[in-house]
Amino acid sequence: KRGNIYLSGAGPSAWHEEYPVAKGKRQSPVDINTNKTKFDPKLAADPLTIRFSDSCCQSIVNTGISFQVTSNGAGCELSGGPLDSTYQFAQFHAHWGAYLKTTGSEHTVDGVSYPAELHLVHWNTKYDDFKDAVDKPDGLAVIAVFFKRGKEHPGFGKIQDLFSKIPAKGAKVNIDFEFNPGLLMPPDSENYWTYLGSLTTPPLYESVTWIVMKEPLEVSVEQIAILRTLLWETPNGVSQMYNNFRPPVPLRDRVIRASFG
Ligand SMILES: NS(=O)(=O)c1cc(F)cc(F)c1
Ligand SMILES: [Zn+2]
Repeated sequence: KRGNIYLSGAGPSAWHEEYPVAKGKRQSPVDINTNKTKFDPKLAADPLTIRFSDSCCQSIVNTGISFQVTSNGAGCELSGGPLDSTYQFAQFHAHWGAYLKTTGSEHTVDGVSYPAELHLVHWNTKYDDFKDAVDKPDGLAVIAVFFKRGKEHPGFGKIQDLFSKIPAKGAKVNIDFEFNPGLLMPPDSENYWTYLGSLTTPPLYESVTWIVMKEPLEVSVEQIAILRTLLWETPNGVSQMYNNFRPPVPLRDRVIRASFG
């Protein structure tokens, strides 16, 4: 019961008991109210530079709360837009909902959820490594990509083909084929929202510059279902992994900026 942060106790609403920062001033995720976002011409003037390489994904692991494709970051860097420094790619994972439910994403847009949300995690190279960066106010930059049901995404399918090899928490396999995470960017990755927030799972460090892509990525309904074939520990034993998302928290005294008008 204890192992599963979403299902032990009251779940996300109880995280503040062990992690008081859960009620902090720059927590994530949030609802993106498009009537209150503010276009920032500076973001358009200094476009985000997202660089990935074919050789940057080493392995995939079952973290017990998601899958995680881990990278040594070689040739995978993020800069520009809201960022004052170069950030290096570390890993990507996702959050998703339950069968026949409309919830699943962490961020919402005008109160609407997507069935799943991908996170591509980068750390600020002004710090020595990810571990040093993870709890600094400018330590991380995470690109969030919404998944929506539509045509199949063969690229993501190649990652999902590995799920059967990582059936339990801690299971890990090498990725021995080329996979460029750039495949997971939506066709138009110019339009995004950005705000200062946090990790969306404990320890909830307020260290993330969020870059939320406006355009979702299409994957098939079967691919959304395959996410739930990953397994995790629950109070009633090992079962399918789903609803591994934190619902939106108050925006407090923040403005979400848009890179588009
Ligand atoms: N879900 S998230 O992207 O905010 C995230 C990223 C990370 F590197 C560690 C975490 F615990 C959580
Ligand atoms: Zn995440």
